[in-house]
Amino acid sequence: MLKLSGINQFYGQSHTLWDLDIEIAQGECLCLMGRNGVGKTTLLNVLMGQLPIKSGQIEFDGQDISKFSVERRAEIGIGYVPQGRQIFPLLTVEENLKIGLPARRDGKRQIPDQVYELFPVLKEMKQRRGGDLSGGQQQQLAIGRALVLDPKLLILDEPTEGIQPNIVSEIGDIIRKLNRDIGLTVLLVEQKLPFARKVGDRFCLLDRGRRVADGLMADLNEGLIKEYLTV
Ligand SMILES: Nc1ncnc2c1ncn2[C@@H]1O[C@H](COP(=O)(O)OP(=O)(O)OP(=O)(O)O)[C@@H](O)[C@H]1O
Repeated sequence: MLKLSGINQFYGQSHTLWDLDIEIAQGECLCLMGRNGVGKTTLLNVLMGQLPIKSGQIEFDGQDISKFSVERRAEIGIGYVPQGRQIFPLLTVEENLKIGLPARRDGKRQIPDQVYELFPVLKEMKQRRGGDLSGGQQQQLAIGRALVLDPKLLILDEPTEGIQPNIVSEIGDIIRKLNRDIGLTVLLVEQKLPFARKVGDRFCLLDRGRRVADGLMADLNEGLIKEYLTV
């Protein structure tokens, strides 16, 4: 479904992503992992069209989307839950959710019931300001906002960062449900190993902007963890 080939990216003179080849099959959940600063968020920004690439190709559903705008990538079915959630604190929960609607392919302009079914707290707090929600509720809102556009691929950047353990587990259950029951393909950046193991089918490890290992989550062994993940 998604295929990155030979991606190179620079911040000015600084070569940050090196010849990256990464593939995600329809229906799977891939965890992109690696220590701080290895280029995970940069890669997601490249995927979303928020950063230009120097060379390489991004293919989505058999189409080269490397030159597509941010808006066009949302329209073709890539949903993004950014690091830090980036919800609008002064807008209500409902207004935050509605922001995704114009990008829907089917022209529907109503928040799908599914979003409120997955996150009942968002329904209860529909009229509250985004900024009044707890961290966990804001994360649910950020995921809900990405789902509003009915994506085929959901990309999440560290969805558990700064969130209470009981909510982390709830968010894990929801990502699993979206992936395994609803069939959404998921690309997840995650540092927490138990969470990655719970939701991921496969892992891809980055180190200094390069892909250094990948495989089934069950094969993420102590040697790899020590070499590329432990700080
Ligand atoms: N806007 C920017 N301008 C210049 N360099 C940047 C910029 N953003 C990130 N970098 C650098 O690019 C490298 C990769 O950063 P990136 O944020 O992608 O890593 P990461 O793996 O997502 O780390 P983290 O887990 O801390 O978010 C780092 O060396 C970082 O300092």
